Amino acid sequence: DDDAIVSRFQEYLRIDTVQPKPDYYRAVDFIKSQAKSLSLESQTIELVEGKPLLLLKWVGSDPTLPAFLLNSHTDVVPFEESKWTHHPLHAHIDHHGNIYARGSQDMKCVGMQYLEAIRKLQASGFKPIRSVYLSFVPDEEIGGHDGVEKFVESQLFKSLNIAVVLDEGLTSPTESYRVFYGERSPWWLVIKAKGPPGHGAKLYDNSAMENLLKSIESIRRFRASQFDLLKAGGIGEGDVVSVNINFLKAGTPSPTGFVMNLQPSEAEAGFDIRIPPNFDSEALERRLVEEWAPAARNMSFEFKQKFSGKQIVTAADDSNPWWSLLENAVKEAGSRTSKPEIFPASTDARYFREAGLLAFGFSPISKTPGLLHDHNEYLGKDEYLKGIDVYVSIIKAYASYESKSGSRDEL
Ligand code: MET
Ligand SMILES: [Zn+2]
Ligand SMILES: [Zn+2]
Repeated sequence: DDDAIVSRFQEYLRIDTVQPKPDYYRAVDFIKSQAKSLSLESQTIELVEGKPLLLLKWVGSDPTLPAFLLNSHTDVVPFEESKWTHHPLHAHIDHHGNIYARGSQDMKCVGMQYLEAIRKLQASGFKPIRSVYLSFVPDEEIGGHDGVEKFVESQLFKSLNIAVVLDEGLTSPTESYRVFYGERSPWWLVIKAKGPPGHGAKLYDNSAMENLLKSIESIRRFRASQFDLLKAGGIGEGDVVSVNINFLKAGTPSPTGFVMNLQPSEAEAGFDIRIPPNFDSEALERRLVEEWAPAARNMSFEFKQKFSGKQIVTAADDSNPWWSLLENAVKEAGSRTSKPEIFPASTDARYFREAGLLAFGFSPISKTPGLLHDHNEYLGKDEYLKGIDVYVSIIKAYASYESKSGSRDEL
């Protein structure tokens, strides 16, 4: 019943899988126990020590058909506990039925909804024709390098014969669900400036701070130009480049703060940049070298993350049977999808797409503000339960689809 379903979700949310020290083994043990109660095949794959990836399988009756994969990551981003109204690991339900927890939207909800949908399908006597895989993967929030990036390269993955993947999406403030057919590439960029130190009262050129600020001004002009395109309307947030300064570091620390009369010899800034699939990222990189971090101005740069794989998008129209099946399945569950979009952030789906699979980003969360990575992330329990029924409909449609075609090469 619904209470038990919600309790299981809360139990998963209470497992501390917060980066940078996620307790992956507890999460895997918990999901494994769920899988056992559903008689799913299960294997734990440890491609990197300490980073288990759990792979489950609901075996279909026709092993010659390509399978589909329901992916979710088990890790969550950190939080500022004092800024939350309820502790982010307590999964408290308030009197509106909202469940507050880190991961309630991103994306422990989806992982558990897959399993609950399978539970319902089994209870109804449904038997899949096509096999259903579920992966519970580590490290998505820190780039997926020891998670899906290595998983898709493994022989095991290649042997699974998967045609299409469902991965995370975003909440929708309206009635209709958002669906994503591609995503922006992440660049986590640090630029550093050096310059001669000097008396705080002296005016001179080429100080580290002045050098860094020149770059920041130029980057901010570019940011504004992209933001203007978005504000002009007609396009989505994933269709322009986003640039945000997320840290600034400079100055000489003192016991009371920072030394005020000393111009620092080093200064740096960190940017989270996201680049849409159709954008000329090589031109942007030239701009970085020439304008944003020119060696001539004593500047250097370093990428903390950079996806340099091919930016592939999945067809989201009638040419792709998986798209039509998804759209119709959501309709049959009594809901709607809005126009497919480019995911503005980044997900593990980029690795699946690069490996030649089709992939959609989808989290069945409507009428809810987007609080991924934010304070007071929550999900209403009715919305969570409704999402399970949406997955019942989707899994049923995908697992019953009998055509042998439907891989990307055939589209
Ligand atoms: C840079 S890897 C992506 C991590 C996370 N999903 C984000 O979009 O920020
Ligand atoms: Zn996520
Ligand atoms: Zn996230």
